[in-house]
Amino acid sequence: MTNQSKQKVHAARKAIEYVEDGMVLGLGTGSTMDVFLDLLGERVQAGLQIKGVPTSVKTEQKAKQLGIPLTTLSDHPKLDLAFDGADEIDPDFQLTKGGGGSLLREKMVDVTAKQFIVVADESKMVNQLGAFPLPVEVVKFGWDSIREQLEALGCDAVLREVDGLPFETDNDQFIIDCHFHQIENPHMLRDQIKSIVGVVEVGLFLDMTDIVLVGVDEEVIIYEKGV
Ligand SMILES: O=C(CO)[C@H](O)[C@H](O)COP(=O)(O)O
Repeated sequence: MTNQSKQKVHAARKAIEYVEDGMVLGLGTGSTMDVFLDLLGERVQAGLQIKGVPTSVKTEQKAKQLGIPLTTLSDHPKLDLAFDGADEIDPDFQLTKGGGGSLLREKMVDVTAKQFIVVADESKMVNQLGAFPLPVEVVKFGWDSIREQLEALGCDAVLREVDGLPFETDNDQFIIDCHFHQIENPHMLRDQIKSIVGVVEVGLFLDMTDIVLVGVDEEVIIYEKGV
């Protein structure tokens, strides 16, 4: 197991400690969340009573395989906790997400939680957002015109592809990855991107995070908002 994988396991173990009987949880997407789901599945098999709202089809399928009971945002519009990974975390807890392409459902779920807990390995901590290409989910219609409007904001904007074909999200839309390299003002950029007609969501998760659990070698560093 790589050092990064070990850090993900340590952080996911710590995250499980926040879960209590009766809670309704947002279940994030990605390799860190896969570890978390495995641990949560073990706790459910041992009798823990929780329900989860998945942030992607992949997470939904894995949760079902593990016997984790699922529910929907319609039935539970306010979640107790949401757990999710991140691609970048800055010192103000601002995030970029969407490396796995699930940013729309992730944001919809994560924003409804009383507490949003980010679970990550050390590599995700950055001084400034932007080295990781910023994912933007867009409608298919006129995507190239949207890409050009994104480039006018000062990035190289690239349609995400898998095996030479456009990547399609769980919502049957495209992702454009925006290479800004440095994001000076995340709030302004979010607003500029969201004002482009045809943009569905942007992977800047701002002012949402309450707790960050970072796996660092054999320990986990806990960062809490306002502490
Ligand atoms: O935003 C995401 C998926 O859309 C993931 O949370 C993010 O890409 C981190 O993934 P990993 O835990 O595999 O590093």
